[in-house]
Amino acid sequence: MAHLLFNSNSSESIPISVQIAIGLFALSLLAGVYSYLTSDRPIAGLPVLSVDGLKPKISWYTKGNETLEEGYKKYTGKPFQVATGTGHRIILPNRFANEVRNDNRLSLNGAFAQDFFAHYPGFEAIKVVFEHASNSLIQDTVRIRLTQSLGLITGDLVEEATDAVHDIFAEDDQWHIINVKNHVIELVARMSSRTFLGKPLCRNRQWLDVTSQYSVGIFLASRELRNVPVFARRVMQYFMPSCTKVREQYAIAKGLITAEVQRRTEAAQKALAAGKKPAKTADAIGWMVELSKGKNYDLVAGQLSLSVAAIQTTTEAMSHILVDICEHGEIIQSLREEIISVLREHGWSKVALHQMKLVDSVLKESQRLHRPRANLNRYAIDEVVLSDGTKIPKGSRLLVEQRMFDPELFPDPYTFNPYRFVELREHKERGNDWQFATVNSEFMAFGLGTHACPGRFFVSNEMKIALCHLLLKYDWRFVPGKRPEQPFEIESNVLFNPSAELQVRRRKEEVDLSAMGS
Ligand code: HEM
Repeated sequence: MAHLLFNSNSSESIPISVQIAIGLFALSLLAGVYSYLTSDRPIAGLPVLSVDGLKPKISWYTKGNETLEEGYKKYTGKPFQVATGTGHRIILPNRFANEVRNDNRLSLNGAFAQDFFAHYPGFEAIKVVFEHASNSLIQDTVRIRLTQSLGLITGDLVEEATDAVHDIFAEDDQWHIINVKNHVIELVARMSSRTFLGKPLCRNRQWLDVTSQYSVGIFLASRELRNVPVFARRVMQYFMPSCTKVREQYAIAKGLITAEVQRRTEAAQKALAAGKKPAKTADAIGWMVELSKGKNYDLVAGQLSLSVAAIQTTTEAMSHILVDICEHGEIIQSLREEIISVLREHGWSKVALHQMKLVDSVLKESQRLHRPRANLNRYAIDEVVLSDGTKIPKGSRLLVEQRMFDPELFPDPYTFNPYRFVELREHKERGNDWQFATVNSEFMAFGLGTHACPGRFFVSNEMKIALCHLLLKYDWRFVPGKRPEQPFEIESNVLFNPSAELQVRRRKEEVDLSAMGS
């Protein structure tokens, strides 16, 4: 064909329009062959689910949770598969959760690499997770250093919440409308950045924009890329505005963090020259340097990786909680009473945060209603054969059924019951199973096993501290006559609606939150 197309003598006799048509036909044929060779095909022996007569890929993209529910009903206790933008995925019944939780042939990183395009420029925050020798620099920074420092950083979180809430939610004592997500993401970015980067960067406008926009942007860009045909992705990413944006944000972050590291290095050198010990900073820059043990790694990507793990997830959770609380306004006074009595007795201590049982229950109940119906995103680096003989082929990916709406576990499962987990915690044998940060096969909002979210203890404290400020310092309600816009779903993710608004007004807090001691 190449000979026919490009032979100069014959091309002279073929009209240019025909030559173009032949060229286009040849190109689409090549694309089709490439697409066929690289596209993932269903896993043999498992039914592929879709709803409403939709093509399986569309069914997953537009009605992910409905597709899952349909599968759970139709194939009770049996595996099935769904067609995602990056390939087919096995959905395992919940009874396999404990069997797969610690299986090191099933990798979370591997699953993320495919969904989040770790090898594309701008996606360095994902790439850094794989590149570091042990592959667990980010996980260890959170699991070991951050979690062990929780007692030490509570004071900083309280200080940051105090200043940030004042800056973001202001002092207006008349009811006024706020956009929930915009306000919450700013608060979460401030509090998280205080922990990850310390002052002054946690208040730097450019950094706050980058940390919040990158963490949202990388999800959007990945989602858009998943919908681009495989053969075109590598080229298209250079022209897609969402991918350009993440590349630009990475460049801005690089400038800011490099300058901060330089500032710290110079300060340390100055201290050493003066015969003093360099100041030790308890934040993620220092933790990552320590844990990397002198190995070269991308510090900027490391910080952005923390942003990706922490900012969007926490913002979504906090935003849902505020709407849930307003919908059940009668709970606000009880929450305030618990917060005041606990803080008066224990100050900002570990015990205090543990004793806020109603707050904890509200966080968990809101999470129950707004998390995907399947979790434990894993990639099989080797073939795994489950106890019932089900084969998970090497190179395939899976998710495990969640039981958030199982009426046997959670009676009246579609109703928000703020006391649900307070009551479950009173259960003698299983009391500890129902705290916000606890994971088990019945509640996998933070995952399960080896890869269970290491940030869950931090985020539990962060969200409680934020809620104490927001509830004691502000009254909250729906905009009169208007229910906030409903969450929407993409794949199985339940996303808070960015247009949702609430009304707030400043009130006088009963206790001075910044003077409670820790
Ligand atoms: C409400 C907020 C959050 C939710 C709902 C959430 C949820 C999750 C989930 C579902 C996983 C996967 C677990 C699995 O598959 O077994 C995960 C992993 C992870 N999360 Fe979170 N997370 C949140 C906040 C955070 C925060 C604040 C941080 C950091 C401070 C963080 C750091 C991580 C890391 C590093 C991993 C990867 C763990 C691994 O590879 O072993 N997360 N998170």
